[in-house]
Amino acid sequence: MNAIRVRGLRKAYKGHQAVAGVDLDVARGEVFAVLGPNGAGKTTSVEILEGHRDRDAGEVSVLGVDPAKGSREWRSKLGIVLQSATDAATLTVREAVQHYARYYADPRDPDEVIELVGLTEKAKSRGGKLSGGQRRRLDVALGIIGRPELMFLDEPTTGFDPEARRQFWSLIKLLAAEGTTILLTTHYLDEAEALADRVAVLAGGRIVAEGTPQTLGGRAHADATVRWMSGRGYTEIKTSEPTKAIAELSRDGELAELTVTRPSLEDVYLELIK
Ligand SMILES: Nc1ncnc2c1ncn2[C@@H]1O[C@H](COP(=O)(O)OP(=O)(O)OP(=O)(O)O)[C@@H](O)[C@H]1O
Repeated sequence: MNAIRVRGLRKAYKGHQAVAGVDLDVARGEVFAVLGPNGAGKTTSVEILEGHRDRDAGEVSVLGVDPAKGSREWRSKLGIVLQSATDAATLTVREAVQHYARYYADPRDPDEVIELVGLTEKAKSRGGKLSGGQRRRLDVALGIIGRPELMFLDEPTTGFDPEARRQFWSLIKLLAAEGTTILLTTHYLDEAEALADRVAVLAGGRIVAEGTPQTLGGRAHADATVRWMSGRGYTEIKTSEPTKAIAELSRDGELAELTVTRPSLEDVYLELIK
């Protein structure tokens, strides 16, 4: 059974069709990233899967349960990191994590979780005194404390500095290696590329492309660009057979500053949402 199965999901707000017929399958243990421009319908879709928002139409199954009818036991199997930061201003980091741990039957060790998200030095600070990125880390800590089977991460690294993002990626890889299914929305294509087994691009409430980060939008088969320095400047050719091209070009000797590139995930993404 898939962790998530969605068919024909629709949701409108006062006549505006925010989600316009989405089908989605996420296997157990998979890391799945949903990409898409602002207003594409990502948060709306994820909130429906979390049971936080009702839907107009469609079939939805999350860990075998319709989220609209999710029990407390079902909810305890989910780890949720919402887009808006936690409002735990008066509790210290440790108090907040300990407090959330009590909701679960088999929580992780609070201090271990604080360490995992890199907040050990701030464990005694109150939520209200944390920086934006630190508060986000606290959100992540609260999302993983209950040892979830399935995690929803809505733009989890917004506001993180580059080092914190890399630390967060390591944490997600660790959770994935433990078998946690992860559904993540992100605007960072490098994040999707680093973490996701598969990605879907949502635009105007519809999935316009789906695949692995390596193959999305025909990326793996796109022409390669071969570039090298020749005399006065760079020469560039586009070819479907870069190996052959380089073999021919290099007959007369070394090609200076040679590179072979294919479209980046960002190139493909920007083309898909046009
Ligand atoms: N509570 C609401 N009431 C009315 N319209 C809403 C509501 N929430 C979202 N919308 C609209 O639905 C559409 C989809 O919004 P949604 O938040 O799902 O997009 P998103 O892909 O998550 O965007 P972002 O990348 O900016 O977070 C947008 O046009 C938005 O204005």
